[in-house]
Amino acid sequence: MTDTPHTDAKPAEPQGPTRSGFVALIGAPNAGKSTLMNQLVGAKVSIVSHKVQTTRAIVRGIAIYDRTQIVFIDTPGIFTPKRRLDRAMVSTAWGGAKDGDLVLVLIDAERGIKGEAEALLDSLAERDGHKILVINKIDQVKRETLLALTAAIHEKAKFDETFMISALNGSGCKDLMAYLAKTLPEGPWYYPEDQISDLPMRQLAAEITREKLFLRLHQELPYASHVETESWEEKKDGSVRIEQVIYVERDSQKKIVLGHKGEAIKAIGQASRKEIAEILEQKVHLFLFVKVRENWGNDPERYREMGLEFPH
Ligand SMILES: Nc1nc2c(ncn2[C@@H]2O[C@H](COP(=O)(O)OP(=O)(O)OP(=O)(O)O)[C@@H](O)[C@H]2O)c(=O)[nH]1
Repeated sequence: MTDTPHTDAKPAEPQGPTRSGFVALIGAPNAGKSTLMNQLVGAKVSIVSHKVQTTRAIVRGIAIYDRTQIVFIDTPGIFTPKRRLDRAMVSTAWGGAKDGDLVLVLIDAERGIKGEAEALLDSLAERDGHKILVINKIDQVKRETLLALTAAIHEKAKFDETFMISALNGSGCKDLMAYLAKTLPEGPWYYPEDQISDLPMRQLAAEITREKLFLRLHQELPYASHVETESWEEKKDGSVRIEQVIYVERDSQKKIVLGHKGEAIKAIGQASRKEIAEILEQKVHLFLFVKVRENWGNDPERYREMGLEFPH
């Protein structure tokens, strides 16, 4: 890994009992769940983008603090479901929250609690379990706004603890991490010490390419596109050869992904290759292909691949 944790998370010293458990991150789209997870885990395992609803599958990040292994479940944003895919994301998000030993509810301080965040708080009020309120993006608002917001939230739902943080600059994140570490139950660790994500590398590599695709083409490309890693070959010289397919729904979208004289796909490939190589600490040869697959949004198989339940 090239990134260093900003939270001073340290590998455990062999003393005292170990602790471990799951922490589900839930929040409205764009609340900053991916940014927080990356901040706490200290490595890029989830997609961060200014485009909403980019997190499609549950991604876990694993952090170690003192003697505790904290497994984060990064759930897709909760929002009003419109299409079949949207509905699948919502039920998967609740599923993730159910699995969590702790539920961490992230609220965007700048946006406040109108709309999705309000609906989320209402549905949370009826749910049992240990709930932690985390107000994010405090770098963007004044102290008075923050206090008023906190009071308004507590009127809607009860929380065991409240934190105010900036997932972006790390402020407040260490306190949050320390709290999670001491609150999770005693027990053996779920994963080996050096593992930061249980996402298979193939899927992680596909996520990285998908992020680059969105970053470059967010205005032009509807989010009905999907990346799959088709082959992964370790070479004798220590490099790896990866082939990925970008699936789109229409020919016109294929042209956009390719760009004029293939410029767009070339740039996407270069950016993705660089990042995958940094994570693997290995030379990477990345080959991208674009294919049209009509109506993939209604194909149950695609949902399974993304770790989602197919809604009926
Ligand atoms: N100023 C500021 N921006 C933040 C902070 N945390 C996140 N952001 C920004 O908010 C945007 C959304 O962050 P994400 O982490 O992608 O949000 P998310 O909740 O994972 O979004 P979905 O995947 O759509 O559910 C990005 O542009 C982040 O850089 C923060 O503490 N301060």
